[in-house]
Amino acid sequence: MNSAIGPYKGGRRFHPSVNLDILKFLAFEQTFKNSLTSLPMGSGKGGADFDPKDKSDAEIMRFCQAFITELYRHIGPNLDIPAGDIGVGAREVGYMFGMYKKLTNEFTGTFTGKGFAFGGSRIRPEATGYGCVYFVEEMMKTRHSGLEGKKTLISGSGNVAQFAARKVLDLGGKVLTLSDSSGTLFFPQGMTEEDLLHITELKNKPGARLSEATQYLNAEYLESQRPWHIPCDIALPCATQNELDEDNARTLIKNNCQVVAEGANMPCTLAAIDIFRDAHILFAPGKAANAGGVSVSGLEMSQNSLRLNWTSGEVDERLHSIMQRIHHSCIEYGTVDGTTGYVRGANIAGFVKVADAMLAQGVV
Ligand SMILES: NC(=O)C1=CN([C@@H]2O[C@H](COP(=O)(O)OP(=O)(O)OC[C@H]3O[C@@H](n4cnc5c(N)ncnc54)[C@H](OP(=O)(O)O)[C@@H]3O)[C@@H](O)[C@H]2O)C=CC1
Ligand SMILES: O=C(O)CCC(=O)C(=O)O
Repeated sequence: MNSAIGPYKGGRRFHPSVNLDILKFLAFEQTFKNSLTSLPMGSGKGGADFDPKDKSDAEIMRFCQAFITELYRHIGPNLDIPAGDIGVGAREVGYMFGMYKKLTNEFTGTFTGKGFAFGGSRIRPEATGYGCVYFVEEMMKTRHSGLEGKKTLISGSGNVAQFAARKVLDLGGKVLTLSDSSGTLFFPQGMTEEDLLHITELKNKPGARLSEATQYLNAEYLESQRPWHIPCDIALPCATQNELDEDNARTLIKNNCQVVAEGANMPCTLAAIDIFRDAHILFAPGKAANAGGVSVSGLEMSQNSLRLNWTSGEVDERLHSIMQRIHHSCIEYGTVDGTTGYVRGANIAGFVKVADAMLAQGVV
């Protein structure tokens, strides 16, 4: 499938001849913790030092409108495409899209992550979390295993974490934790469907804390702690950058964790990644494991261009096969002497695809 977008971050512009279903070529990570960030497709992350946590809906709307009043000149359906990220979901994208439409008098696919009523794609909210777990499923297959009964630690409780948890439960795994910037909720017996519903309802209220959930959930709240000391089979850091360091990596290995996949962008420090590599843990970097989000954003643009809406089933099927193909590329490029390094595979596959397209187009 040819997409109308460049699939890498850290480049500059729209690149029509590069396929969507490749690995994200992640050159850098968002730099503003606790800020509004958004990622233009085929480009870099942008952000603002505006903390939405203590702001009213009207203040957030006015901020988004002011932001777009300046940014609108530099974005467009064939230029750079902003999307959601930390602190930016359908609400913020809706406000930015509305202002963009007012200023340009155009209804185009300039933003992704839009509401379903005005051009958003089914499964875009789910895509990053689901995609990450589809990737993990493929990793487990290389060890002749699956997610059934596997104890899984998930950090974060936002968009990526919630849908990663949903998919792990669907595939029969046990979700032991979710977390936020104040602490971790630990479900010793594994979270139930009902627990997840309660948490989703709670965390989707602006400013809510996971600590508020302990009264009605069968969980322990671990104040100011991250999840990584809890014994598990699979670890999915899905919150923010640098949330899993070398000590956490050593603890995971000591506790026999087999698979680590980054749902967030760059959540594991470089030192932690080296430790996973030396211990032959299956470790998937975000540029591969969390590429489901940007991929379905690409599918959203395709639907906008076609003036079509695909069903949830159709988008999910495409997402699933994109994640399988990304996994396949990692194996193809990352296997040396029978051992697969997903970091190596993801880097080489992403680089080769972008380099080939650039070379084919000549030095201009
Ligand atoms: N949304 C998407 O489609 C994609 C997201 N990503 C990446 O995934 C990660 C999560 O994004 P997303 O779920 O969309 O964001 P959300 O804003 O929906 O959720 C972020 C979560 O991370 C927690 N968090 C934030 N800062 C910290 C911290 N310092 N320590 C511990 N937890 C923290 C938040 O807790 P609290 O409520 O306390 O703030 C919240 O639970 C980011 O790295 C993002 O770049 C990658 C690909 C696509
Ligand atoms: O939907 C998108 O284009 C961006 C997703 C995202 O935040 C990311 O890939 O880091």
